[in-house]
Amino acid sequence: MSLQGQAPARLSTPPPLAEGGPGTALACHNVTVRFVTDRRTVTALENVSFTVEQGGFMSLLGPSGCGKSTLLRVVADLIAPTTGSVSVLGMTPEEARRRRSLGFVFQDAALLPWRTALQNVQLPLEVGGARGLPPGAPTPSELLKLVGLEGWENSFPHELSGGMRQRVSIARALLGGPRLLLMDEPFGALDEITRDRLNEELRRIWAETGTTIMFVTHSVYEAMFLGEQVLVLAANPGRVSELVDIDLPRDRTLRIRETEPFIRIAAHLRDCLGRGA
Ligand SMILES: Nc1ncnc2c1ncn2[C@@H]1O[C@H](COP(=O)(O)OP(=O)(O)OP(=O)(O)O)[C@@H](O)[C@H]1O
Repeated sequence: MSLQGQAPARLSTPPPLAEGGPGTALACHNVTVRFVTDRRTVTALENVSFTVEQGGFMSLLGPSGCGKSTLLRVVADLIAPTTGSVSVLGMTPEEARRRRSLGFVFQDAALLPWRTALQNVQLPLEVGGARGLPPGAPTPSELLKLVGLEGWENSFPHELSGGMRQRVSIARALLGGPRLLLMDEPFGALDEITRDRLNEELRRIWAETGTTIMFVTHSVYEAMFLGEQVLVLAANPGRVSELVDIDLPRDRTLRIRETEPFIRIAAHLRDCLGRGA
């Protein structure tokens, strides 16, 4: 993904909010994003529509360049759609961001090296005219405990492994109790064993917090193990190829990957990916 480049062409008046019922965490309606540069115009997304229910877990799967990161950035209010509309918990993405209803985890943990794990988690409380924590929200120490880092509060990023640093960034994204957590390939740079362990822990954190999660990945297995649904995108232009319900038990361990239903759904997702590449 690239954070460089010009802002996409934008409508002068914001489009109306996407439809979404009371139990809807996220609704995208006909979202199109065009990037206009000196050299070319790229249609990163074309007429993308879907909804995610509150408390849901949607994985976003697709070939490189199909617009996965762009879609997450639209939802996070980092870029505006060229046309179409997005509703986050009944709000515009901008309002949802201002109310701290959104958390974002990037591929790189992006921690400040001179701050301890605890101080990194506390950071959002100190920047951007931040208000204090809402009543009842978990404290930074409680969040570090939730991600399995009790006892590491005073360690600096260079003293932590890549997986531990990514746990700190998840704890930081959960500060303030966001209702929608956006994760852009957060485990892509980790070794397989660490990634597996964090996959299991993320399912546990999701179940314990009730946070709605949208998770970008290139991996069919990761998408399926984590998600209750997998939205498969096709490339050129980025568009919805298929929405697949992952009909697997809610309580999952990695052993589920060896079962017949898992293998069958994985084959189907690989077919979808192949068609959309
Ligand atoms: N800021 C930008 N300016 C111009 N073009 C952009 C910009 N950001 C993304 N694009 C283009 O939009 C398309 C989708 O990019 P995006 O990063 O969303 O894809 P992706 O599916 O996340 O890719 P990957 O899996 O490789 O990270 C690509 O063709 C990319 O070149």
